[in-house]
Amino acid sequence: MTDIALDGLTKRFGAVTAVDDVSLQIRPGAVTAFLGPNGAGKTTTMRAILGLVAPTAGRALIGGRPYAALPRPRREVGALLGPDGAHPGRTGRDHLRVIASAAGLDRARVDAVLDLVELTDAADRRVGGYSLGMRQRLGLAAALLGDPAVLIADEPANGLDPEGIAWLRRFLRQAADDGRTVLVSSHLLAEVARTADRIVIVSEGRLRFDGGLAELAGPAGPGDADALEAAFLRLTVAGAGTAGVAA
Ligand SMILES: Nc1ncnc2c1ncn2[C@@H]1O[C@H](COP(=O)(O)OP(=O)(O)OP(=O)(O)O)[C@@H](O)[C@H]1O
Repeated sequence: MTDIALDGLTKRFGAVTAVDDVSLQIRPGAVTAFLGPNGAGKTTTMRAILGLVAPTAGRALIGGRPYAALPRPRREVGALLGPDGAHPGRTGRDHLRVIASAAGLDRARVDAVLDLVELTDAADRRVGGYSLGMRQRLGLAAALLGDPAVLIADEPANGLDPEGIAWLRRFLRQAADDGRTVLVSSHLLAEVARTADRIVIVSEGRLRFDGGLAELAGPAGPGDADALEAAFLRLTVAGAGTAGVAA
């Protein structure tokens, strides 16, 4: 079981503090929705977890180690950071085979992950003909090639139609039920929050809320979409306090 721990994580780009002293633990076997408006610091936090951004202060650890110290990173962490860079002239299957062989992973995993993301029927078609939703699924397949304990996805719902978003929610749920630590970002509460076990909200680099959907909605209850949206907006407008941090 591999958790993610942020300990006073801070990242400044010149005068901009993208991530400001964020501490939290992201647990295995659960979907954690990482929410916040554009520019809140979600991508920077995820890149810091993946060792792509050096923290100005604090630490981001996976299973107690920084990414760079993981002995078998692809088997421990899979990430989807944006639309994948698959060559349009390559088939989905070949794209995954290239990654598997470069990473020294078992080629049998290619068929397994194609199945997981329901792309088996399209596996021998060129990626150039894939829809955006299919490309996102191919990216998720690539992330899962190493059968990692941790899955990180940055705005995977971007550009997906409602059917694609429903599929994504089921997929993330299954990944968590399989025991993985799932961290998924979005700037829209409705996209992923309802299937998330835990909600983390950031704004202007600061942690604004860390808790369950029921706590976020308050007395109105998690079924009240307007109450949830109002709470989300209250926590993410400029100058919001940290009173909502529940854990
Ligand atoms: N490489 C960089 N150089 C300078 N500023 C950066 C860099 N990366 C991010 N920032 C700034 O840090 C802040 C946080 O950006 P970040 O991309 O982490 O936010 P986000 O929550 O992922 O937003 P979005 O949903 O728009 O991707 C923004 O003000 C952004 O302009």
